[in-house]
Amino acid sequence: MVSKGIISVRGLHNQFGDNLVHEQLDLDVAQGEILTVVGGSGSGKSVLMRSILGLHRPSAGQIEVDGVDLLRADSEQRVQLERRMGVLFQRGALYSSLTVLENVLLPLQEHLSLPAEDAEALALMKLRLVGLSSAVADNSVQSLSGGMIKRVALARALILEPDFLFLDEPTAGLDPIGANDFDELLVTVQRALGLTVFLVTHDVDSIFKVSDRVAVLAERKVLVVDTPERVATHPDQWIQAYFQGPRGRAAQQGKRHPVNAEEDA
Ligand SMILES: Nc1ncnc2c1ncn2[C@@H]1O[C@H](COP(=O)(O)OP(=O)(O)OP(=O)(O)O)[C@@H](O)[C@H]1O
Repeated sequence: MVSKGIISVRGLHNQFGDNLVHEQLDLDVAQGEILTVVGGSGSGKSVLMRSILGLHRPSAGQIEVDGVDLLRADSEQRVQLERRMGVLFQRGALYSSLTVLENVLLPLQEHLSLPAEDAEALALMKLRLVGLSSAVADNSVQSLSGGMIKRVALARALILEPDFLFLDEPTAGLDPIGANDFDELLVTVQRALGLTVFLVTHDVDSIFKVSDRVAVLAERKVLVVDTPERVATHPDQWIQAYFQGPRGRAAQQGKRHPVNAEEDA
């Protein structure tokens, strides 16, 4: 049971016209955990992530990130926080006109004024961290496979050495092997860097492979948040269809939650 997390959301309210997306939503993300967020299409996963990132201003509520009240922070505090948050948007969101290296360098150029040589060395280091050789640095993004694009996007999200990593459906569009490789990479990187990870996904395999806890969004709030194994037994109809359907059952058989796997060994 998590008390107040390093990310703490209280009474979040998000409404677009008549569309009430979040109502009195509470959520805590513990330092150093991988929290996955699931829910039906339109349940508000992306809006929640964008609210925490400060990209969407909620209608009401309170969001604290490492003690900073996001909705009342001044611009300097926001910039400081922004630098501590790496983001991997859906489909990687890389610039196709730029090379791999130029894409990874972008946040550095935006936030720091490092000498070009140091910046490049740092970017190459991040590419190696995500399993890409420096040989791809000058390649155009268009020449990359889907899996490589996700890795480049991850390297870019890590370039400012963030404490928090936010990912929106990172395995969407990957084949099962590519998705599995990405999940393994995510866990390795998260452990190596001690990141706090907020991951939005539809991928039930990913949930069992990477999550410390899963939050299910339904009825405009967090219906349940717990380990994947416990959430899978929740009686809610959507949860049962999702976790106990054929894909959910297969994922549970194929799983071994990485942390538990070590502890159980
Ligand atoms: N900028 C916006 N203006 C108006 N409505 C919006 C806006 N952003 C999101 N919404 C609405 O908010 C609801 C939640 O959207 P959101 O993208 O968070 O859902 P989601 O759970 O991420 O869905 P999916 O799984 O399909 O990606 C949807 O009904 C969407 O149409």
